[in-house]
Amino acid sequence: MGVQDQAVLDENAEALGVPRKQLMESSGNAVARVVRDVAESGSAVAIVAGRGNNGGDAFVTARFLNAYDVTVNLLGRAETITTDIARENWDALQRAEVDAREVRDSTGLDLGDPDVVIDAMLGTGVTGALREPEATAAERIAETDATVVAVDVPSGIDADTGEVAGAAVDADHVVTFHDQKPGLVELDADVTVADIGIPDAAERFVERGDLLRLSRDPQSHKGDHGEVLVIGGGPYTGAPALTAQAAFRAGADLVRVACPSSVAREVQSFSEGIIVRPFTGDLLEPGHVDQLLDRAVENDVVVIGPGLGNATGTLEAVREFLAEFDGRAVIDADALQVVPDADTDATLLCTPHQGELRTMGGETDDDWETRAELVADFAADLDQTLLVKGAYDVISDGGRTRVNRTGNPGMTVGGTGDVLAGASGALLATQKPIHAGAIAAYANGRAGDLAVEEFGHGLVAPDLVDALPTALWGETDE
Ligand SMILES: NC(=O)C1=CN([C@@H]2O[C@H](COP(=O)(O)OP(=O)(O)OC[C@H]3O[C@@H](n4cnc5c(N)ncnc54)[C@H](O)[C@@H]3O)[C@@H](O)[C@H]2O)[C@H](O)CC1
Ligand SMILES: [K+]
Repeated sequence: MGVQDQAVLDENAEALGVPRKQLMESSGNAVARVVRDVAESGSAVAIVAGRGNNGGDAFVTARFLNAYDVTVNLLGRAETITTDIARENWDALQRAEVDAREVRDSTGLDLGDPDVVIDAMLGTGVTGALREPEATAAERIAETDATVVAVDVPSGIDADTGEVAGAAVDADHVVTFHDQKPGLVELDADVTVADIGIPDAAERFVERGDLLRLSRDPQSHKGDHGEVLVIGGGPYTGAPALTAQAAFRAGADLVRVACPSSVAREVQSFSEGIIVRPFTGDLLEPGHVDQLLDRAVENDVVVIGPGLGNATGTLEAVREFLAEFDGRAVIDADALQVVPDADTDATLLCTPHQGELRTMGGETDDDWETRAELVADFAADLDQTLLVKGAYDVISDGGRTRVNRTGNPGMTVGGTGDVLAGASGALLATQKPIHAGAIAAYANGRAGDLAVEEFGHGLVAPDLVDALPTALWGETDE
């Protein structure tokens, strides 16, 4: 599990009532257990702690090692500890009069001749080569004959890649938390994966921690939040307009709608920001496919289906489009029935409700856990990602399966599915399909929950569109 996945999980655990400080307590305890395995009681243990939560874990460890001769070396001043929970654990050591000192500069670090060194300088928060005083402290650790136990990851190693930008601590044992980290796999050390009490539900349910993915990797996206092409409309005009507006509100930079010319004016009138690209006639037909493929490559994501209807020619056009398209697409509404026999290289996020799922040949069940298994199997068969809407939405790519619990019965009003398709389209521009589906379902449901507070069961789909930005980026309840 990567660092970003772990951060999502921690925040989800917090949302489920298991605060990080409790996880830190388990982490510190797990490190102490390994120390007891490698050194008998009475041994000298030197803790070298940084100012982040990696250090905080080791402050906890010190409390679990009453039977040992423990000294704690904090690299830096206590006022500069970066998190409240690490500081609270430092303060607890002070009040307990544990031998815990601040090391103002690296020349002042004297580890003596310990039996065990606990490396708690840096964990998943490391960026680049070790700076001072950590770099010198790593050398001091290497000079001892001690058994080195690293907290979470040996300081200086990138937990995601295993890369070492400068020097790193050479650990004998690593105690990492919850799950193995990719950067530890090749390591020549004994790695213990400790269960720190993160509930399975933090992985299963979509919670506010999932929103952390939206701020991921500022460099890699360079503020590019995607261009979305909605292919929809004909028998219906409101649907593609809602989808397009939702894509905007969910962060897309540009939204274009390709629709029959008969409805272009109406679709345009819903929102000035939408760029309408009409094609001739009043329905999507196979003759339009080449033109749509040309348009599609100008965009990061295509959303196909809202308001298209199910005329034979329209479905044939969708089939022909998918046969040639190899980008990313959200498939909704009538277009969904084409997916099971589609011969396509495209990456699809399909957003059926349970009736549409059955039309696709999928099975469903009243019990959400059974439904989650059925959806996972069907996603694996299709080799695509499914977001199956319901009171509990199920999102699966066949490998990972998530369940979303936001939303309320007021959302049975028409158009909320179109909003979800638009949000999914915007998110698919920057996220893997499984994350795009999970976050879209969560945000759409939360937008519905915000709208119901204001309008009760008089809420309408445009209220969800307006609430989407708050649902995605607003303050969440603590
Ligand atoms: N679920 C879990 O796995 C839990 C893990 N926990 C532990 O928390 C750390 C991560 O804590 P964090 O505060 O985010 O980061 P670090 O302690 O690793 O470091 C942050 C600190 O370090 C500075 N810094 C960054 N790069 C360098 C560098 N190259 N040289 C010097 N200093 C650097 C940065 O400025 C920050 O001040 C995780 O590893 C676990 O040990 C928690 O206990 C909760 C559950
Ligand atoms: K460490």
